[in-house]
Amino acid sequence: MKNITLDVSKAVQFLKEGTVKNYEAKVKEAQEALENGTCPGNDFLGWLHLPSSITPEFLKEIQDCANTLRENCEAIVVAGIGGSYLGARAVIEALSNSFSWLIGDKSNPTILFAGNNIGEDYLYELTEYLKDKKFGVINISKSGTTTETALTFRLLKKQCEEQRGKEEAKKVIVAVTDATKGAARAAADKEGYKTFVIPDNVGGRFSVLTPVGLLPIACAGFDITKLVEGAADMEKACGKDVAYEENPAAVYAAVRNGLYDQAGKKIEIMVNYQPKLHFISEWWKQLFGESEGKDNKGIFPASCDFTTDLHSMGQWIQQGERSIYETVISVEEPAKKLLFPNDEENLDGLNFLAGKRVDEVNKMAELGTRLAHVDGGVPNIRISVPVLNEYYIGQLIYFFEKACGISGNILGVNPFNQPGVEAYKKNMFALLNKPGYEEDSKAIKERLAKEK
Ligand SMILES: O=P(O)(O)OC[C@H]1O[C@](O)(CO)[C@@H](O)[C@@H]1O
Repeated sequence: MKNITLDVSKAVQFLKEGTVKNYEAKVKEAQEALENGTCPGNDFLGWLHLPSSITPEFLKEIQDCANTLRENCEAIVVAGIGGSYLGARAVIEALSNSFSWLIGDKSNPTILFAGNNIGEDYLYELTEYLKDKKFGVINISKSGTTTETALTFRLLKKQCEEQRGKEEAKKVIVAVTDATKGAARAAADKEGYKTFVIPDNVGGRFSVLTPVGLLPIACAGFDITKLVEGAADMEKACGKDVAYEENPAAVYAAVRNGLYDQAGKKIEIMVNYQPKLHFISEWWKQLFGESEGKDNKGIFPASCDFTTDLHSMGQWIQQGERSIYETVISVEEPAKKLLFPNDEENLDGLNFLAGKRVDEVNKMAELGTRLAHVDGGVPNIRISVPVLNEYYIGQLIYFFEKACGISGNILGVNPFNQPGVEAYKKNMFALLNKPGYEEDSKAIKERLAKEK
């Protein structure tokens, strides 16, 4: 079986000679700190050997639960935000037919995502859509207290119970949450829902290979055994016994830190040439953004879908401020085959493409863009994925997680906390007069009055 591969040749040319080699000691130190559990945030290292520790029995328990939901639901709403949502959506969208919601494939339930915003129209339209549907809910929240998710779950629980009756609703509501704490746990225990525990030592953005991601992915009809197998193989390929320059996570971590430190590259743009990968970038943005963006440091993780965004962001990337580099996820072989037809009239002048696969054009767009952007001063890292399937997506997930752990340690931050996220929550609760926030409410109102 092949592995995903990393090509940094078009990035290291922007670095001083020998930079990757010079990072070896730092990378090894970071990797050892992870492996020995001596790094900052070492109580959140449960993801490190997670893939190889998942048992077939555990996967069966998840699959059995998914089967119950699949048998009893036309639609399944995955309620969660951030790490409790992005991984599942990333994998499901990468593997699904791009038009699945229009095809009306009755063999799989429609998977919907909510609890990731507070848009009134969104929630209204969702509840309207679900009115005549047999639907279930997977309520995912590690803390069990996240407002967006809790608010949505309250709405959906009520609607599900009204539509199916309380007893039937219990069969199709599942909670993935903390073992003991939080509102999601309290509701599950009181109502007797099936639950899965998010391990204490796995942070939200590293949790896609726990039931947080595995249950929704199995509900969508994808093979979670293969996903975990791919991740476990990548765990080996990025293991501590692998030579530094053979370890893709180590090299990626070294190159991105080199670009940041030496070349002033403060922004990494994750690029794909397959629209199905859009949410892989969204997942990756949280992984690296929440892990590294602290202590006034950290590469800003951005993303583009090419060639689409070449027609909107291409100008900036080619000639704007030279603070960016690109990391491209390139899928070697599409799952389907489509040839350009010949056209006798050739009004569009495209007969030179007749008989070629669409992907051949896409690959030339990719190569042409790579050359142009490198010429324009944009370093290019390339990750090749043989095909888009569960196995290789599993590899990709673990590769990024391991690289993130190493990279954050090289940067000198705690990659496993996210204290900065609390600031908006504190203000929101104060503004909404949440009990317990009386002092903050008073202070924020005084401040706003002064600013008027
Ligand atoms: O799973 P929870 O606790 O609802 O958190 C969801 C997301 O919110 C954050 O805690 C930020 O507020 C993320 O780190 C996390 O992935």
